[in-house]
Amino acid sequence: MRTLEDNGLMKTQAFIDGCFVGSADTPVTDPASGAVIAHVPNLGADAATQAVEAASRAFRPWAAKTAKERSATLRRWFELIVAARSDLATILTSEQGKPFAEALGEIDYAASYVEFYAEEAKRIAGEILPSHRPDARILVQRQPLGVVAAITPWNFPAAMITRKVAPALAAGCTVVVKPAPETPLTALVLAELARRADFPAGSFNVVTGDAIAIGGVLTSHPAVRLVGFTGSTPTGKLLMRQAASTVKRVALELGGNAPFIVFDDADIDTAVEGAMASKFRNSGQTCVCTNRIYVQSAVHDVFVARLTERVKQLRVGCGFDDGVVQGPLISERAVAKVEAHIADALGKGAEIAAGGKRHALGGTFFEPTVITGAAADMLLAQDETFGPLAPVFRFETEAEVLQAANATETGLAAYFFTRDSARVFRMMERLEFGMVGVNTGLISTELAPFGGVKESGNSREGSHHGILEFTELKYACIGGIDAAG
Ligand SMILES: NC(=O)c1ccc[n+]([C@@H]2O[C@H](COP(=O)([O-])OP(=O)(O)OC[C@H]3O[C@@H](n4cnc5c(N)ncnc54)[C@H](O)[C@@H]3O)[C@@H](O)[C@H]2O)c1
Ligand SMILES: O=C[C@H](O)CS(=O)(=O)O
Repeated sequence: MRTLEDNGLMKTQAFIDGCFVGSADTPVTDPASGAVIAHVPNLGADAATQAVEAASRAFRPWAAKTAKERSATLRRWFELIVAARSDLATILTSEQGKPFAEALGEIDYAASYVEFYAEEAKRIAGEILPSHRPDARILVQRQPLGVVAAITPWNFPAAMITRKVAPALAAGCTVVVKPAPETPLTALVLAELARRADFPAGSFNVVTGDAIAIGGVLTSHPAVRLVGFTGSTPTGKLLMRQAASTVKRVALELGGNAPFIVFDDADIDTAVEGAMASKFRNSGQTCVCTNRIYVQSAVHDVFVARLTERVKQLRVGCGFDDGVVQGPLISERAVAKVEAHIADALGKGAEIAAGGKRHALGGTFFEPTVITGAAADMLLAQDETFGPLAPVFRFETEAEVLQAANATETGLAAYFFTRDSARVFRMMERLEFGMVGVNTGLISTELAPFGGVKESGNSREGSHHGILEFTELKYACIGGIDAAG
């Protein structure tokens, strides 16, 4: 790994009850080279239980602090993350593979949630409602849930943690994080920076190791009141079932299959740039990546020509190399899925316009790919590719494309490009997705409620909505008020 400015940030032990513990015995590899860059502990149920119990002990004192005290601690964490931006991005690119510039952008994005919720901590309000009796008053208070479990994916190893942990801590909850086995180092840096920010021991814990054993504890321990999960839909369904035994709240951010629709009145260059941003960010490994590109017939050929020209300019390589904008895929399994989607599409009549095969660099590098002649019966239409594959479908009418766009079990993000203001509202309201990008391919911000519908999940992260997930309403009926005075 490249040298760090602060070597103290490279942590290779789990973080439980304010201490780094465990013997580092499980390799962490650089997806660009396959080289082992570090080892972390392969912990299981016992460690997870210790972490939950530490979080449980820390909960009442942490919740008893004033909102301003919690806010100040989060603010220190934000400032420490910003100060460590370059080292955090170096570690992130080393274990996840994304281009360094994208990693810097992710650190900024991750930090923005900590900054935002440091302020939102002070804006969790209650209510006094009109009473049903003259001698009584109705008070409604928002209280923190308690211990929160967070299980997070490898594709955004910093932002997917702070997007859950920051609002949870701001609300007064304490947290146990199980990061993805592919990217534990970034999670451990965030833990070290939380320690430096003086979060109380036990308030923020990171347990690395056996996902099934750790997840089994996090979804069943009675002290855990919410399981926050970001990852694939199948895993989300499994965790939801496991959490049912103790009636835990489950906040799910799951898979996507985003349609990207270009109407014939769209600005084509804007649409092409929107497709590039939405499709190829993180080499196509984001939950809101365009998965299906629908282009209205009259502009289909000009759009395909311009998109193909831009895709062929994308430089593939190691994330630390200057000019590289496409890093490696996370694993051989990820490459195999892209290859399977391409092979299936070609077998059903699609054609390659750009790329289409593993990159000459070898390993898990893949050529950014455009295919035309895509159709609804292809795997790439029905399942999330999660790689640098841009399939183009042709369509004739608005009604036809709306039906095609909505014909999936998932409903996370959708995009469309038009300059017809009436169509903007028709499509925005009729698309069955949690988020819609209109004339833009980039929608993610801490200021907005991020999340999906249908099998893309049931929660929102970001905005004020994102902190309410970690609170519970307490209703108090205050009687005995003598109206006579
Ligand atoms: N909606 C969102 O905000 C969002 C964000 C990022 C990724 N995703 C989705 O995540 C998927 C890619 O991420 P992934 O491949 O890491 O997903 P994944 O479901 O395989 O893994 C996600 C996390 O769950 C853990 N996990 C897996 N099986 C588990 C089990 N049985 N018990 C406990 N934990 C378990 C993993 O170790 C990892 O930490 C894609 O579908 C993508 O769309 C969604
Ligand atoms: O992969 C899922 C992330 O939520 C992507 S984003 O950076 O929030 O758009």
